[in-house]
Amino acid sequence: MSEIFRILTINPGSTSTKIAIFDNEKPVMETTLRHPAEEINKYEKIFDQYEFRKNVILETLNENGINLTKLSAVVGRGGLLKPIQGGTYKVTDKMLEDLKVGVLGEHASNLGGIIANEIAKQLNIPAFIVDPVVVDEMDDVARISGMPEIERKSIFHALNQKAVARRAAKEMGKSYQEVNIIVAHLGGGISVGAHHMGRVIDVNNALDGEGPFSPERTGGLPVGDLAKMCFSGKYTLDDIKKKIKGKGGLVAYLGTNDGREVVKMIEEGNKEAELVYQAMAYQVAKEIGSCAAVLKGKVDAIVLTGGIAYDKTFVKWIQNRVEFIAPVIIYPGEDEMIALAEGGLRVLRGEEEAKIYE
Ligand SMILES: Nc1ncnc2c1ncn2[C@@H]1O[C@H](COP(=O)(O)OP(=O)(O)OP(=O)(O)O)[C@@H](O)[C@H]1O
Ligand SMILES: CCCC(=O)O
Repeated sequence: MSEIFRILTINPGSTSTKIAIFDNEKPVMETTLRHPAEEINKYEKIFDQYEFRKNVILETLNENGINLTKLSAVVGRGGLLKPIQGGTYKVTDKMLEDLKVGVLGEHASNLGGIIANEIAKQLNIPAFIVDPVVVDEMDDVARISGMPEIERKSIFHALNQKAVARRAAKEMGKSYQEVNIIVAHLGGGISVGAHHMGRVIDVNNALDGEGPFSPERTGGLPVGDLAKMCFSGKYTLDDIKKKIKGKGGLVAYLGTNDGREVVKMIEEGNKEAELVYQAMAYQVAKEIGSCAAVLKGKVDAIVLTGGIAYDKTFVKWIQNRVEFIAPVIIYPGEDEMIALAEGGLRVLRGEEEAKIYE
């Protein structure tokens, strides 16, 4: 019988931390720990939440009768590190330093590797991160922005995008390295990636004003008007950054970041809500079209995933515009917890060597 590895996976998000225990690929426990805004807002920086989140995780594992000494590894969602190739990375001192200072910015997932390391260290077992948001496999041609001072960056839902692309390839009877797939992750942020034979060769920076607008982000904007706003004297840099990320998109137009609320508004006859929600689907479809051009029209499938993919109407609006390109596959929600476990397992089983962050 093959060896059973028990893995703890940790996925910190802006308002929650998801944790799960897997025996090989089999989930044994999975839970979402919600963090009320009053608790989270007490902390100035993401790293300041470290003790609080770690303690909640340990208490929950204890309450669920999980014996930590039986763990083989701890795998966390990795954060805003310097750009790296996709894969499983060993948590090292260099990585911890960059996660702590937020070398590329503040993101809840910066805590994934830090907490995984702390728990693993006590147990003398390895800690890993898998496909962090900074996975960068872009072709050089995609890096050119049009302004030499600004280079395009690859920041996206790499963990879920790669997991669902692998799943779609498998369902087509092929390996991820054999297919071209466009993935649109429709969450609080939206990223649309062109996956070319196992590499994401172009994708919108979902954190910083590229691509479609999303429930709480603006996506790409007309830059001339934005520049005028920045210098109007009415806003600080911080105000503008919040307008782009956090207070943009659906929040700015409709006062909510909850797709289900928007659906309710539309059902109640709110025409503005309908127009804005349709515009979000329209922009996603347009971005998918761009990715089809990146892939020279050779597209095996288009995958729609993330929380908003639960909304059949929204999905239909996109599908109507893009199904001429390739078959559309819908995987609502995300595969992040199993993707973390699988990343750890590939290394523990010796199928892949853990990469080292430089
Ligand atoms: N049935 C539904 N209909 C419409 N919207 C939905 C539905 N279910 C979830 N959503 C929306 O999906 C969004 C959240 O998606 P998801 O959980 O993938 O995002 P997240 O994890 O918070 O952020 P991100 O994916 O950017 O990391 C929210 O706007 C939520 O309201
Ligand atoms: C862009 C990566 C994940 C997020 O939406 O915060």
